[in-house]
Amino acid sequence: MTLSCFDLGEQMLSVEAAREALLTLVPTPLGHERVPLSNAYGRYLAAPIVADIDVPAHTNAAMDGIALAWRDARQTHWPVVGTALAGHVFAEHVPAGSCVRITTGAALPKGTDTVIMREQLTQGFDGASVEVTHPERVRSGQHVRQAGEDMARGSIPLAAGTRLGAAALGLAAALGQTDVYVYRRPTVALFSTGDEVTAPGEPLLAGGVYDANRFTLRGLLQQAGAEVLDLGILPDDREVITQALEQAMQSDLVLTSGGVSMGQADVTRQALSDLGRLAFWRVALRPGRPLACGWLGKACTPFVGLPGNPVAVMVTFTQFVAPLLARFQGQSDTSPKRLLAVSDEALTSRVERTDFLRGVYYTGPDGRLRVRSTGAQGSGVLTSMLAANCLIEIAEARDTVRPGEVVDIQPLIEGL
Ligand SMILES: Nc1nc2c(c(=O)[nH]1)N[C@H]1C(S)=C(S)[C@@H](COP(=O)(O)OP(=O)(O)OC[C@H]3O[C@@H](n4cnc5c(N)ncnc54)[C@H](O)[C@@H]3O)O[C@H]1N2
Ligand code: MOO
Repeated sequence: MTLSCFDLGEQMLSVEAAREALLTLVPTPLGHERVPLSNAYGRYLAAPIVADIDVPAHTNAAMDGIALAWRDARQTHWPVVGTALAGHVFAEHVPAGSCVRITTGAALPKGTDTVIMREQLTQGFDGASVEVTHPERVRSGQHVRQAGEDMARGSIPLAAGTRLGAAALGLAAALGQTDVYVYRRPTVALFSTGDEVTAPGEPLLAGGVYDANRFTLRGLLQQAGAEVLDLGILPDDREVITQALEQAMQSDLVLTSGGVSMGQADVTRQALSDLGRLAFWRVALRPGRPLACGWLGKACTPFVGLPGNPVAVMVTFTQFVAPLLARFQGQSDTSPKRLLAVSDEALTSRVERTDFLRGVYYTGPDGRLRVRSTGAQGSGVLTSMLAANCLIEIAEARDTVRPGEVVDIQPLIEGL
């Protein structure tokens, strides 16, 4: 049985338990909508796409040359009875032992079954017959693309839930689709909290810090297919926060950073509790131990409060928020994708805590994946995220990784 947010009290949670409990905040995917294929990049299919034609639609030539009606493997001279061009069907039947000139993509005329490239013909291509240089090398049926060999009519090349990347868009277009059913994009209300947090462009307050988190989160949210409602920076003021939350909870998810650790959270905590139900957790991970979760308003809008430290924000987003956004968009497998890599160096952690170090993975001289850390790992050191192409995940059961030992990595999306 999966526990909900509120069954977990003050205990220290494992990353996996926290991830599972958070997913209960999104019991079903969002509704779906029909969008033009030209606007569908990055969206998730809400219904499968069934092939109602064969692709290719016609058996056709894969090379420019001749298409012949195969008779005898030893035949060297082939009479030419016409020309088949792409987009122009050659309607006549080609008698056995003769051929037509053909271009790549042209439908194979009736009677023909084999294509020979123009480069392998010795005599004038435009004459009444052609000569094949090496007839013994010709295989019956070569250089022919069969109707339906890519997608057969009636098959389901794109299942519901597929992300429409470049290949999937091309595939839907190849089937003649103009519109697709996709899950609605989740709208996410976002704000930073803290009296010290200053908007870029404003003079930096004494003891202040510029608001990095709203910008890392905007990027991460866009990457995950969400639409962002940016509510700016909220001071530690119960009334202001309550007002903002009333607006925020019209969204599909409310996401904040800061103000969730001991003693920090009082104002936010009260405002949140006024409007919904919240749990404050300690999760056994570094960075990102404190986390708030729950729901707001009559619609039970999910709420996730990430810790304030900029690296903790990014790490906890990838572990806990990205799965929610994937679930909203119809994904059933929302767990982070992992690879194994050999560590170049000694890495330390603590038993009963999952550490996420920022790492760089690459292919070593022996062809195996290797990984090294990006250096200083403080949870405020945002440059460590910039340098990284993966998170190194040191599982709860381990306290060290020795040089040469294998460790889990979670590749980060390029440009994160
Ligand atoms: N007694 C305890 N103290 C702390 C604990 C704890 O368990 N017990 N946890 C520590 C950990 S771990 C973290 S992470 C932080 C999280 O605290 P909060 O979520 O309350 O975050 P803040 O205190 O508001 O901020 C932490 C840190 O991050 C800076 N910050 C905040 N917002 C932004 C922003 N938008 N852009 C850039 N930087 C931001 C803030 O100035 C602080 O330096 O608590 C520890 N303490
Ligand atoms: O989340 Mo905190 O960043 O572990 O220091």
